[in-house]
Amino acid sequence: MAEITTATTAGKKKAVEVFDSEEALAVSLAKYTADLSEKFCKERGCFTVVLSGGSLIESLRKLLEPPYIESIEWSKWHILWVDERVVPKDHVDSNYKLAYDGFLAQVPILPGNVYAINDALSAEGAAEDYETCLKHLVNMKVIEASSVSGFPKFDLMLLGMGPDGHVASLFPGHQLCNENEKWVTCIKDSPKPPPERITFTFPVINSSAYVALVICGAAEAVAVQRALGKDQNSDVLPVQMVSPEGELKWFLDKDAASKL
Ligand SMILES: O=C1O[C@H](COP(=O)(O)O)[C@@H](O)[C@H](O)[C@H]1O
Repeated sequence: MAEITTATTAGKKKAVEVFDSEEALAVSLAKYTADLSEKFCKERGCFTVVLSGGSLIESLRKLLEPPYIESIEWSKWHILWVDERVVPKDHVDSNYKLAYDGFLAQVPILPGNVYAINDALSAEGAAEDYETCLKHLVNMKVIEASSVSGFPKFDLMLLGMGPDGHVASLFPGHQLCNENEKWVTCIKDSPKPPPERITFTFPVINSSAYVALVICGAAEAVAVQRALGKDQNSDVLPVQMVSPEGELKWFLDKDAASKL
């Protein structure tokens, strides 16, 4: 049985849902994503979905089954990545490869609507190139622009979190957490390998219409406690900086929520 807490602070909606198992979480995440797909396809004629790497992809598996595999308007989906490792697309560390093998290869999303980074470029070049790609999609009105921030406003951003509280490739204490002009930037000293990555910045993450933070496992429990429990620590974790214009929903399994 899932336990749900909702709150509205400063006009922002936040919900936290704790599931008995990762399986139950995956079922709920599929319905949540399918409902948003229906809403945005109806309202905008398309649905922009931003993926993370890591364990998130496995948690999307229920979308590959009935009823969603038949009912979702896959041809209206546009897929981007909140972060990517600067490695070839067929490399074991590639977030594109992870998503392709585990999800994209099994759904009829149009290949032209899948925006992978250019893996022939340096980290700086790939970040600039991806930002140019986002600007083009905003001009084409595939991605909305936020009337509040001017940054791109994605329909749904699906974020994971590492045990250290990092989201995307924004790591605790790293100066990139404070980047407030660029849309996409690069990191060359990632504490988690591989060291070179590109990542959306917080202004882009926080301009989203919907953000789902999908977190499973006991290894994440301390960071979840710091973010959602009564925390005395004054250092702010990246996950605590996620505060979208629209709605934020935490999907936690009971192990990740075990210290709450
Ligand atoms: O390196 C990364 O890690 C995070 C968290 O991954 P997880 O396996 O602990 O869920 C992921 O969200 C990010 O996209 C990835 O590049």
